[in-house]
Amino acid sequence: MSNTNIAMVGAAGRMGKRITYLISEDPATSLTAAVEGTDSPFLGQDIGELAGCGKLNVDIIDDILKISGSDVAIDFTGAAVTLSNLDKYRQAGVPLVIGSTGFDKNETAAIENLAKTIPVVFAPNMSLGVNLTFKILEMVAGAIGDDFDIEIIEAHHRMKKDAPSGTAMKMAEIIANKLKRNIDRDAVFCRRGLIGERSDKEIGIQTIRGGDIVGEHTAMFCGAGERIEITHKASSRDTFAKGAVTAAKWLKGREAGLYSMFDVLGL
Ligand SMILES: NC(=O)C1=CN([C@@H]2O[C@H](COP(=O)(O)OP(=O)(O)OC[C@H]3O[C@@H](n4cnc5c(N)ncnc54)[C@H](OP(=O)(O)O)[C@@H]3O)[C@@H](O)[C@H]2O)C=CC1
Ligand SMILES: O=C(O)C1=N[C@H](C(=O)O)C[C@H](O)C1
Repeated sequence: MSNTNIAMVGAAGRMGKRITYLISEDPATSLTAAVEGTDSPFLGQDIGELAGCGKLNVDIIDDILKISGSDVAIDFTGAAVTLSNLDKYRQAGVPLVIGSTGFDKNETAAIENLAKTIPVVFAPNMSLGVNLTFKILEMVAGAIGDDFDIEIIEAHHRMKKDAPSGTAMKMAEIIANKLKRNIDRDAVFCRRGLIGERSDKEIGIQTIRGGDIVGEHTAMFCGAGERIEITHKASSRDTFAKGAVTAAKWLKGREAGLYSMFDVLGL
C-alpha cells in the first residue's frame, strides 16, 4: 500500500494530538503539515513533541494553504473555524476529512458544495461503534414505527463547545428520516415548567456536560410496558482518531464528492 501524506488542521487540539500520534505509529501514513490558528501559543513547536510521540520534524504553522503538498487534510477544529477555511480548502484542492461538529443546515450545505470540487469525508463521529449504532437505530426505528416515544441523551466533557453533539443530531436525523419526521419541527431540546403531555411525534434531545467524559450517547425508545435503550460509550478518543486516519487513507485519490463513514467502513 502506498504511503498517505496527511496534513492535520487543529493539530494541537485534543483530537489533533491523538490523530498525530496514530499517524506517527502507522507505517502507511506520514504527517506532512500541522496547522493551528494565528493566535496559537504552539506555533513553531514540533507537533510530535507536543503530541507525545517524539520529534516528527513538522513545526506547527498557521498558513493553511501549506496543506497543498499533502495527499489528504484532516480538520478537527470546530464548525466556525472549518467554515472560515472552506475557500482555502477549495483553493488547496486537497481531499479533506472533516471531523468538526456543530454545523447548522446552511453550513452543512456549504460543505456539500465544497464536495462538488474536492473529495470530502464529513462525519460527526468516526468510531466504528457509533457508525454501527447508527445502523442499529435505523433498523429499530423502522421496526417500531410511531408506537414508542424517542429520547436521545448525550454526555461529554466540560470543554466541549457545541451542543447537542453532532452524533446526537445525526442519531435524531436517522430516526426522523426513517419515521418521516422533521427535526426542525419535532426535536425538543429542553423541558422545564408546566409543559403538558408529551406529543407522539417529538424527539427529545438532551445534553449533559461534565468532567472528562469522552463521549456517551443513548437513544431510548419508550413504549407501553417496555423500553429499548441503545447506548454507545467511548472510553478513549483514539476510537475517533483511528477512524479519522482510516478515512484519510481511504480518501486518497478519490473523485470529488461527499462521503460518510458508512462509505469508508463499507457499512
Ligand atoms: N467526528 C468525530 O469523530 C469527532 C469530532 N469531534 C469534534 O472535533 C472538533 C474538535 O474537537 P477537540 O479536538 O476536542 O477540540 P479542541 O478545542 O481541543 O481542538 C481544536 C483545535 O483547533 C485549533 N484552532 C483554532 N482556530 C484554528 C485555526 N484557525 N486553524 C487551525 N486550528 C485552529 C484550536 O486552537 P485554540 O485552542 O487555540 O483555539 C485547537 O487546538 C469539535 O467540533 C468536536 O466536536 C471531536 C471528537 C470526535
Ligand atoms: O467534542 C467531542 O469530544 C466529541 N464530539 C463529537 C460529537 O459532537 O458528536 C463526537 C464525539 O462524541 C466526541
